[in-house]
Amino acid sequence: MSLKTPVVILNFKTYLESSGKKALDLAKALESAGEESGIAMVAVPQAIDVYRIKNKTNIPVLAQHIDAISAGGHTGSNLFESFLASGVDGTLLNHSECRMTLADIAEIVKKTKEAELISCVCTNNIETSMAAATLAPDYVAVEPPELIGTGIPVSQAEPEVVEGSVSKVKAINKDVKVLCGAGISTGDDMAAAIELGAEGVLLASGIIKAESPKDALLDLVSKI
Ligand SMILES: O=C(CO)COP(=O)(O)O
Repeated sequence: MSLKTPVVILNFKTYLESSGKKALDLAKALESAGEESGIAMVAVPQAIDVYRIKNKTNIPVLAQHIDAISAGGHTGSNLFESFLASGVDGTLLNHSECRMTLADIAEIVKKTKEAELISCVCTNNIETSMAAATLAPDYVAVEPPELIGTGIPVSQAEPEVVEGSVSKVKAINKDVKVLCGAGISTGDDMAAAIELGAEGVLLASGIIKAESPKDALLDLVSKI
């Protein structure tokens, strides 16, 4: 499955502002900002909120993480087949707050391809972006962990990481799209990301903590 680019992927993480009933409110803000702007907007809620959002909105929904396990005795784990049954459209993998081994990433990327779901592998630098690209996910999202949650945008603070990831990933597999994230919140941040060759952004706190997430989303895409 592929999404129109540029894409905005909002990671709900575990903020109270993006959990439970508020997760649905935020997903509706994404839906309405997406409709108004014509830009694809994707929700990445906690596992427990996936089904609720899929039922009440028309936006694509990704899981935050899926475990490389098979069905059976794995208490507390996130099973691929359960997400599939909940109507999920794909998954993030290897977020810096939930790192995975390369072998486990490969296993879930393979399962997403078989089920025609979206895969987005998060990375922390150019080298890991290259490693992720060899697995041919739909997206590689490069996010320097030290900038996450700081409000200092990767596209302005570390443009060479974005540009380098784009050129190296495309050299390995031109079909893999590169996103960037960490500290992104404004229209200028997203415009700078696109200018560097990214095909979208992965972001969280700048939108989730905004007084009006919908207005913040419209501002985010106002300069592209
Ligand atoms: O980790 C991120 C998205 O997955 C980025 O988080 P912030 O947008 O809060 O910096």
